[in-house]
Amino acid sequence: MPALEHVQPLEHRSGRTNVPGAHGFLGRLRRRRAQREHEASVICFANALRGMFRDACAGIGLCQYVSVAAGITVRTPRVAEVRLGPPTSFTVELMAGQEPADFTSKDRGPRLAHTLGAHGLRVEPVAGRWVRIHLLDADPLRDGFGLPSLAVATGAESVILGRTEDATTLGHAIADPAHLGVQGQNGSGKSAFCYGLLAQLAAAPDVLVTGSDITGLLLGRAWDGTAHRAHQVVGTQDIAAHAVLLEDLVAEMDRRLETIPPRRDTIRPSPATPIVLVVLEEFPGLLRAADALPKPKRGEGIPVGDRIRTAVLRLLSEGRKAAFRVLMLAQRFEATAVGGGYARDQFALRLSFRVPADSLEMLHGADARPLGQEHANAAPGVAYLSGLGRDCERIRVPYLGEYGEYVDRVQRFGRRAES
Ligand SMILES: Nc1ncnc2c1ncn2[C@@H]1O[C@H](COP(=O)(O)OP(=O)(O)OP(=O)(O)O)[C@@H](O)[C@H]1O
Repeated sequence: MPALEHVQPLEHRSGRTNVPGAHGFLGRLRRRRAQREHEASVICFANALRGMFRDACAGIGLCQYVSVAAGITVRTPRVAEVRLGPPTSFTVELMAGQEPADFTSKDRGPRLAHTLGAHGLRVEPVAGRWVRIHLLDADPLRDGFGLPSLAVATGAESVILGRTEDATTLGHAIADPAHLGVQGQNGSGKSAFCYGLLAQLAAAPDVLVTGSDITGLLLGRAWDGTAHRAHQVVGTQDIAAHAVLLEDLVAEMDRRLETIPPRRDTIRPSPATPIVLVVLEEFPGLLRAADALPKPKRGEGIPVGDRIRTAVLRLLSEGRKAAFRVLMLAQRFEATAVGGGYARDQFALRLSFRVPADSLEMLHGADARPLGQEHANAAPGVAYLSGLGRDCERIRVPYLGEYGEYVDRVQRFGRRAES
């Protein structure tokens, strides 16, 4: 007999427990019959599920073909215990050569889930060759989660990036040598994500939040009174000032590279030599504004747009060893819009909020193609992440709240300027 769990305790249909006859002979008889009927229905469900799972595995190629005297027979992974749930789950014995990830791979996972009437699957290793497959009846990223009011004490500590479909919380230490590229359409949640990220970093004595923001919302006023504010340029009044800041950052990077101690190939961040997080909010917009400025006459200087491109490219390609990290935001990471394909290739950590399918592929490669259609309608705060040494995956980023909350947190935690 197949193993069963979660057999429902029985009650009278009316919900009353003190029912006439409930404790007498007839009551006991009724309870036993109801129990048997319930068990029969569970066994029936479990058998139907086994049949569906077997068909689904054969349909998507998670099976082995064995030659027997009567011809070719199909072997599929064995299902043992079925739990009604919700969510319904069952244990499966992997066949030779199979891995747990085979059930959730991009090409097989959705087809297996849909055949079993589920929205998605989660596979949990149990022991030895056994896994438990959970049938999810809704998108596990549907519900948002708030960002706790915390700030890291050093750039070596992980900030919260988001939660995966299997409820793993992903963190990332800004000290890790990776530049971060974030794309998303209007209203997809990329600013809210950055509010959360920067608020978590604002207090660390070995992190300096600097950069350029033509919108003046992510950087600028919110940071007034903090040690970071003097290193931020905002607005569109003086676009050349953005170029000057970025060139100053390159000069600091060069200075650091020249002073790397002997027998070391990277700068060790400290409060005296902090990790410089160069935020480039709406970078394509900055380039467009710079390119629209009157061009200097021949021999009278370099166009502002070119100065910005050159500085950012240098920060991206040489900054990692000098403890410089770039956080670039764009609606779309088209090569021409972000300073060229080489610049785009420098982002080890890439996040895409809701974007058209071709934009997703542009930043994450062909791996992301099967997700393009679905992700083009992603809810705010749901992003596709590549990097951190993991396969590309969907995550939900934490939500810090309204803009006012961001300002309050930066003001509360932000490292103060020395007076
Ligand atoms: N992680 C999240 N969880 C839940 N809701 C979110 C999340 N992020 C954003 N939102 C909602 O989506 C709205 C738009 O987010 P946000 O302003 O960050 O988008 P955006 O991509 O930066 O757009 P824009 O380019 O216009 O600034 C927010 O006001 C908020 O209501």
